[in-house]
This record gives sequence, structure tokens and C-alpha cells, in this order.
Amino acid sequence: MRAYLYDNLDTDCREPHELQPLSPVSIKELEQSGVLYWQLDLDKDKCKEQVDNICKERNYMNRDEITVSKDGLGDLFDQKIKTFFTEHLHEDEEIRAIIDGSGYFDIRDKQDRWVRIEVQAGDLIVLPAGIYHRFTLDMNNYLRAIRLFKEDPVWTPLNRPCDENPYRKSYLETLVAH
Ligand SMILES: CSCCC(=O)/C(O)=C/O
Ligand SMILES: [Fe+2]
Repeated sequence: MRAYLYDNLDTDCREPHELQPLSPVSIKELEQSGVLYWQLDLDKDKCKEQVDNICKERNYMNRDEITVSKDGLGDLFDQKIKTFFTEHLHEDEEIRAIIDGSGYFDIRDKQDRWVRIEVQAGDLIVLPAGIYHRFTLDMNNYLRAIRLFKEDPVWTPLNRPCDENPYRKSYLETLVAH
């Protein structure tokens, strides 16, 4: 995983979009936006054990797997890719353990700048409820992830603007506390 400020250029979102000069964002800075990160072992059994432990600690009761690719999503590919890259929030954490391939999560920081988080196999990230974000594949067009959920595996994006949403408001309160 590495994170950096996004350049906001209007070119293919699957390109790296590194702001020049490169402006890295540390794990600590991501934590200030409520984003959590774990580096998982690449060994399948050890990885499963680590994910199971995180699930126990953080009460993630359900999981499924998603393959974000033309093959994986079939006829829904174009529609899903568009939905993922439309700025949105969720009323629950978004928890993704990347098990193959790569892609980018973009999150809005405290100053409403886009921070791009490049993820690949072995990265587990948690986006807090209420954070504005989006997702895109990179030029390899393939990512496989375990999706973890606190309760039912629901995935409802609420597109920006939804500033009056109670989860958005609670999220902003956590930022003030930092
Ligand atoms: C990498 S999983 C697909 C993207 C997704 O689930 C999501 O919520 C993007 O914001
Ligand atoms: Fe999302």
C-alpha cells in the first residue's frame, strides 16, 4: 500500500494520478481520516488466520469475495465500475482485504483533497462509515478482494452530496476530535 495526493487531472482514472511533486500520505495521516490499514501475510493460511483475528477483534461477522474484472462482473462490469468511481459514502465501514490484483481507493481528507490509496494483494483497509470515497481498477483491470461486513453483506453507496446524513455528521465529529 502507498498513499499520496491525487493530481485531479481529467485523464483515465486508472492511471496513477500522482500529484507532482509527489506528496506521500503516511499511514498515520490516513488514520487521522479514520482509515485503518493492515499488511497481511501473503501465505494463504497465515493470511486467513490474520483476517479471522481482525474479524474477531472488530466484530466483522460476514464476508464474501468479489472479483472486479470484466470476467468477474460480466454484463454488470461497466455499470459497477461507474458506480464504484462515483464519489459516495456508506453508513457502515467499507472493509476490503485484497487477495489478488491491484487498484485504487480514493478518499477525501480533512481538507477535502483526494488522497489516492494504491492497494495490492496483502493489503487490508478499513474506510470508516461516512467518509467520502471512490474506487477504481488500475491499468491491469483486475482485483480480487474479500469484503468483510459487521452485519449483513449490504453495500449501499450514497452519492455525494449527502452532508445531512447522520453517519456523515458523526464522521465529521470524529475528525474534529483529532
Ligand atoms: C474493491 S471492492 C469494490 C469497490 C467497492 O466495493 C466500493 O465500495 C467502493 O467504494
Ligand atoms: Fe464504497
